[in-house]
Amino acid sequence: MTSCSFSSSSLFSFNLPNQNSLHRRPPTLHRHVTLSSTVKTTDENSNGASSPTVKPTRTEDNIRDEARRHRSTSLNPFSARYVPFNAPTASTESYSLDEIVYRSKSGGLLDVQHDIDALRSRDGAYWRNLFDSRVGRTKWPYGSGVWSKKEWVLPEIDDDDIVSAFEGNSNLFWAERFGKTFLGMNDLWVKHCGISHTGSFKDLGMTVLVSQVNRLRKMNKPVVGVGCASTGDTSAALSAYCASAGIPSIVILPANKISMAQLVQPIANGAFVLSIDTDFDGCMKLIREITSELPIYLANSLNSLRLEGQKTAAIEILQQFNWQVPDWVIVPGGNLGNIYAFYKGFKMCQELGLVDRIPRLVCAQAANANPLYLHYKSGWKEFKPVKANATFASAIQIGDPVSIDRAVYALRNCDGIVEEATEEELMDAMARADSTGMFVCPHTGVALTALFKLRNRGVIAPTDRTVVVSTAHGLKFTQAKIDYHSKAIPDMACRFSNPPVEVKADFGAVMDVLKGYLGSKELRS
Ligand SMILES: Cc1ncc(COP(=O)(O)O)c(C=O)c1O
Ligand SMILES: N[C@@H](CCOP(=O)(O)O)C(=O)O
Repeated sequence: MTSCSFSSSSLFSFNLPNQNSLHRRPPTLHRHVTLSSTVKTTDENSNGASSPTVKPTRTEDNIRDEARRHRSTSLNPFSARYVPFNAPTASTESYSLDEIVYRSKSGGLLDVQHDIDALRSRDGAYWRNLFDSRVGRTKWPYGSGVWSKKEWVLPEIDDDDIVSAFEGNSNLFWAERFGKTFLGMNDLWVKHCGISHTGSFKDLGMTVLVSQVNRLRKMNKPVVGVGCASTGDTSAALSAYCASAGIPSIVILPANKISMAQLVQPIANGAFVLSIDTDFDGCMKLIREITSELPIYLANSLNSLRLEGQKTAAIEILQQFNWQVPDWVIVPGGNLGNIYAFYKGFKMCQELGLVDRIPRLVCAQAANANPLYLHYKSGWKEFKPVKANATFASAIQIGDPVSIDRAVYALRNCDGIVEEATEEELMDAMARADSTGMFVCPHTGVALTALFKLRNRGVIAPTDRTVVVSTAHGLKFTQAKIDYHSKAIPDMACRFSNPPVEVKADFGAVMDVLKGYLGSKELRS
């Protein structure tokens, strides 16, 4: 299977660095020189308003210093706080984002609630123009796809506290050949969230969470480190952002259940890595207990801060379509934070007048780890966690998702659908996508399988504008691809495998093989 083969003993034989020896970011990182002569231009203050400024003849500030110099002195009208998720309107329970709180008084989930009236004081056109004006710049912190929407994410954080790798602004790829060849579709797109700093969509949420931790530590709040349970991608993102800010990170991984590429990421980034003989759900239970006992901040998506960053991928999709709304967005689901994040991003754009409707969402699960699918099929009757079995889509091998309530809310409010993919279906879908020039992860294979099924049933029409969210980079899952293409998977036909042909180092032998290939049916079709 895709699982890593680092045994626990070899894992622990790594000499993990002393957390105190982590280096802080050099103050002049991103140094750049502005050579413009006295050009009159428009510049933004931190509230997003445009004001004319005169650029100095030459500065040697780094982009952080430059942002500091341009800092607005006017009052920031925007704010956000934690409230119980889906609380009755009469509820008065709320918490400052500077508090360390993950659950409501009743033990339910929290949500970040923005002062929607303040945001509404600007119209949809204002927000569209503001967000569009920030794309493709290096201006701190707006060069990030997440922080280019700062007013909707963490409006009150000081730009100086932000820890960012200029994540987001990921490619929305027109899957022309895949759509036409396999699905008869002409308007199929893949949002490549895995083409990112640590290779998955988790960067979008982690920049927000680690930035807030950075702020809390500067406020002397009791946070000695940040911890997560992970199937690989969350730990990779957490450890990278923490390392960049000099904050200790602690990651809890299910032993032998994540890919080697994912495992090496937190190790390389200096995290304190615990490999535990359990599954992800077991790790999640442990980290919740640990973070309630020790001053370690919880970085999983149970923490609603993460979703504020992840929702920007939805806003980006609208922006990339010039603020036109696709018909369908298909998202692979595991712990189920992301499906809600997409819903929230689309819904905010509708509520604030950037668009007039939202797409229908599809959440796609591996059949081996399908608690949401079973819940959907039962007509949303009582939810039952499952024991998740091994799947090539190893990052979604989750049986007891923490964001189940968020996911159900999102899907019910957008006329959403849940689909599932068997191991063979998801691997075939991944291989077919790759054969058209992509290099997707098995989780994207799950989402593509959902698309195949919904097209075959006529639910998604050939002309529907459809976006499949690709959640991680295929390079993190090369072992799964190797197993498939070498037909090394028991009980799987691997119909689209393309194994290398072994030939002697002999001109005649190579020519024979090449002539056979050039005359083959596949090449002529
Ligand atoms: C690559 C990948 N795809 C999809 C998911 C599912 O996202 P979520 O847990 O938010 O449902 C995860 C993590 O769970 C992931 O790492
Ligand atoms: N796939 C995730 C699982 C944990 O999800 P999270 O969004 O709650 O952190 C991972 O990569 O660890």
